[in-house]
Amino acid sequence: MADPHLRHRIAVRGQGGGAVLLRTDRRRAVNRPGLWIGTSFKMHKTRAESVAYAQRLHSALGEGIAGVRAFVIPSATSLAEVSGALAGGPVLAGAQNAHWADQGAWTGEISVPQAADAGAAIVELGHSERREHFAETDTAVRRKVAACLHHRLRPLVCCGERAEVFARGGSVDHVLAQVAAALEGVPEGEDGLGRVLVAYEPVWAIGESGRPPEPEEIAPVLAALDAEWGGRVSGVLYGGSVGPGNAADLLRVPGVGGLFVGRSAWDVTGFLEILDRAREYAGSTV
Ligand SMILES: O=C(CO)COP(=O)(O)O
Repeated sequence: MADPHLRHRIAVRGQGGGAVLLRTDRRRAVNRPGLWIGTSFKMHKTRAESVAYAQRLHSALGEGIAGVRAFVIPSATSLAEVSGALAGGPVLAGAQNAHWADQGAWTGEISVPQAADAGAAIVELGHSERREHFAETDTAVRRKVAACLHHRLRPLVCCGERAEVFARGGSVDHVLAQVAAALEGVPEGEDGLGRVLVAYEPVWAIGESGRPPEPEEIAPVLAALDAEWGGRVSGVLYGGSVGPGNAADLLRVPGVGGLFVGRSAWDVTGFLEILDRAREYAGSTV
């Protein structure tokens, strides 16, 4: 959660006479209270499997890990039971999508109030799989962000460029445009941008057909996201082929405030290993 005491904003008079905001000490400012480390199950796991995972995670983490905030995003069918199994512990539950309308004739969708009712604290939005296969647009993501904030849930806005954009050197512009569109009109502060998570997930790095990135390949986008949003949102995460072996290196990329993991975290042992890498990293940077 964004800490207003760490966010030093100084209003000064601009040369044109208008007030401008200078953000100082914004690097890691709001990320410092904790690294966000989470997983989405995508369309995997039965209810029984999801609950067993949540129970193991809940008991393994006890009171939690200093410097780390963990979350699990199961399928909608398992959300209520997973959030029940995680209740009272340090791990948050989330939904993989939610509609912008509170209710209505939207067959097949779930609303933000329904996700909240099922125990979601986070709603993932704009994942590249939803953009590609379900025609989720920047406009839809923006409306969903507004709905999440209205209901005081935390939107996790995914962004990322396809391989051809990366190959022609267009990653930074593409990702900044996606995030600017998603967050257009969101006010600064605790109930606005301070509640938002951004996950940079280059499409070429995601899933079985993706490849793990070299830290220097993702560094320019993360630096740009950090410069534009780092001190204003709750965290900027990296996702795409994260595993126990590369988690520490990816956390060291400047601007990274957490990790969003798929395959490597679907076995709870893998997620615990990644959380351990995050614990070590958080401990080394205190
Ligand atoms: O899409 C992702 C998380 O949402 C990342 O998936 P992988 O970690 O399996 O590449």
